[in-house]
Amino acid sequence: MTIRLSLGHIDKYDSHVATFAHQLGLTGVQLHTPDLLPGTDGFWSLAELRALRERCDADRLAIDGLENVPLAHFWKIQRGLPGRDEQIENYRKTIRNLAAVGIDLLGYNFLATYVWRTDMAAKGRGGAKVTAFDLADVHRGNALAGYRLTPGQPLDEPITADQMWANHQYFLDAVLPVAEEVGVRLALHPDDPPVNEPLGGAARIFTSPAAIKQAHKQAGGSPSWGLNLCLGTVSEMAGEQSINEVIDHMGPAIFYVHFRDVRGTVPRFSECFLGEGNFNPARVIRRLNDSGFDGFIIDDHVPAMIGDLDTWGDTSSEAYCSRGRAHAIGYLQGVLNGLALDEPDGTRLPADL
Ligand SMILES: O=C(O)[C@@H](O)[C@@H](O)[C@H](O)[C@H](O)CO
Repeated sequence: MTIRLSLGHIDKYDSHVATFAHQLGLTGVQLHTPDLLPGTDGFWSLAELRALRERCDADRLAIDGLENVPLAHFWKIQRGLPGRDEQIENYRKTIRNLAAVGIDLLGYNFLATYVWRTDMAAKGRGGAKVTAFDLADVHRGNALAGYRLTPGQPLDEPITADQMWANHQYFLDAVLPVAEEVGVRLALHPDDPPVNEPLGGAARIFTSPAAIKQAHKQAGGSPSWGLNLCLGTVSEMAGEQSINEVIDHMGPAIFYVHFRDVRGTVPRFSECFLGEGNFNPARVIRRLNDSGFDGFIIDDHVPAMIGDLDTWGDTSSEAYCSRGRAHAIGYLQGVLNGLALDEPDGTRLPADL
């Protein structure tokens, strides 16, 4: 079995990013609430999805998946607010439209106050810029405030863990039948950071291997539900130990992987380069392969090295096509090659062959 690498977490897809992908020898991309899909009608329309698909086809890059519809499509669903049924109906339209253009994977997070960090410019190896989190500093607010998926307004009232579990079950019950009907898979991203304290007034629930197993139960064995295994987030739980537990339980129900790591675990950690964090990348890739995983790996957000514009907050394609990202991709290509897991299966040759 081979494991594919995809250029991932792309916010702004353009010819610069496409060229970067080709120069890295990649044949697929994964986009993250892409600006080419504004979704102004409350769902991703057939027209905008078709245009994106045609754009990537013209660049000879497969669309391996999309992650996170715009916040405006999803926030009432996450929070269980009146109006969520209309958002769910629109989410079903998005699913049908994805299938109509041959995109079969949509990642989602169930974070009512999104991802939190307390420092977006911490010092990593050699002074590289990385993000960090320290629970003791959350009183200062979310350092990721202003990012397009971070809610701009505080919650009207707190949301308990029981409410978040119920909201997630309601969402799955409503959308999985449509996903199964049209052959689209939905992949849950675990809660980053995986702390059991509410952040911004909302409880976090997908914070442990046991909680991920519970989410799997909520999906009722649906073939259209799986995990977006964000290794960084699971590493934040208990390092390689929690990663192993999730891989051993979820195996083929892991649809794709965010391959990043951290140093430390909750309540205090900082992001880092691959190979210097909590887990051994080669051991984890070998375990993924042996578990029956046959999805793809993306690089997610990465440290900003000397000369790079930023690590996450700047979503321009210039900031995205960074030294830090090239390092991550090159590192993963080397590990896959060393494990003899990179033999192209011949179905997707690089564009210049
Ligand atoms: O763990 C994280 O924070 C990252 O992987 C997120 O950027 C993630 O990619 C999404 O935004 C959450 O779906």
